[in-house]
Amino acid sequence: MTAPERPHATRPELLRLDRVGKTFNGDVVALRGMSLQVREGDFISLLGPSGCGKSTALRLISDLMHPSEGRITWAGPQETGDLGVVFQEPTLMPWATVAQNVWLPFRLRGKSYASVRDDVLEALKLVGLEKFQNSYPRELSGGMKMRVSIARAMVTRPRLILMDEPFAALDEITRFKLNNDLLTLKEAIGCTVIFVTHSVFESVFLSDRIVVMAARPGRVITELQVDAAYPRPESFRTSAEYAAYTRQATDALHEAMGEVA
Ligand SMILES: Nc1ncnc2c1ncn2[C@@H]1O[C@H](COP(=O)(O)OP(=O)(O)OP(=O)(O)O)[C@@H](O)[C@H]1O
Repeated sequence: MTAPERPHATRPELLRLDRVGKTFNGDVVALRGMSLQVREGDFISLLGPSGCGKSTALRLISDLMHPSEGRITWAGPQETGDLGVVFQEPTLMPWATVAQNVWLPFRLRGKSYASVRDDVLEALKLVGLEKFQNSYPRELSGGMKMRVSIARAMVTRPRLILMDEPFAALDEITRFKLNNDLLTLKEAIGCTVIFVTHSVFESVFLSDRIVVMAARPGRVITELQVDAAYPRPESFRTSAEYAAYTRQATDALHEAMGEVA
């Protein structure tokens, strides 16, 4: 029997954004005044139209760039390997095998393949690709390449995984399958996820919190809570509960875009 889920408001804080903003070239306000408390185990989607600062927020959280204003604070000390990142493109090394690609985060930290082989194979098993460890990226489908990218992001068992529209380029059936598998994976490694998407449907299926954002300037409009219990079966997609949440998120998105639904 699985332990009952802790309501998210009672989970310990992982990190927080306090009035974070980013301005480019002196006048492009990519993000303004974003505050967000991220708690351990959250699955948060950043949902919004193009240009609302979703990717900027992820880049700031991953420390790839620094905020122009405000602060991002981790609740405890951060260790190497605490953060995994998945981009829209799988960005695999074409000359390296699947296993060598997944080994990369360890390799960058000076760890030999032999010393982390079990971790690499375990990560590949979790994404269903253990039989493809010796294949090359060119031999894989788009969905399989994305699975390798996810395995690489989670091989160090990070506390936080940032995902920037990872499934946007995939066909719908593959996307549904990867949505299901991502939730299983998240449970298996017990991490926190911040996931950027344009898709209301994807955000409702995956998240327990949806942060709705608007553009010009990029900012948070509202936050919705999706209280449906995990694990979420495929049947959740066709339930009345799912329809009600997607309606709520669609309305919030229209509001964010200054439109009437
Ligand atoms: N390096 C940069 N230099 C200048 N402007 C930038 C830079 N990065 C982002 N911007 C601008 O900041 C705004 C927010 O961009 P961002 O990529 O964060 O939006 P987004 O919500 O992720 O969009 P999309 O969904 O299209 O990826 C946009 O107007 C963008 O043109």
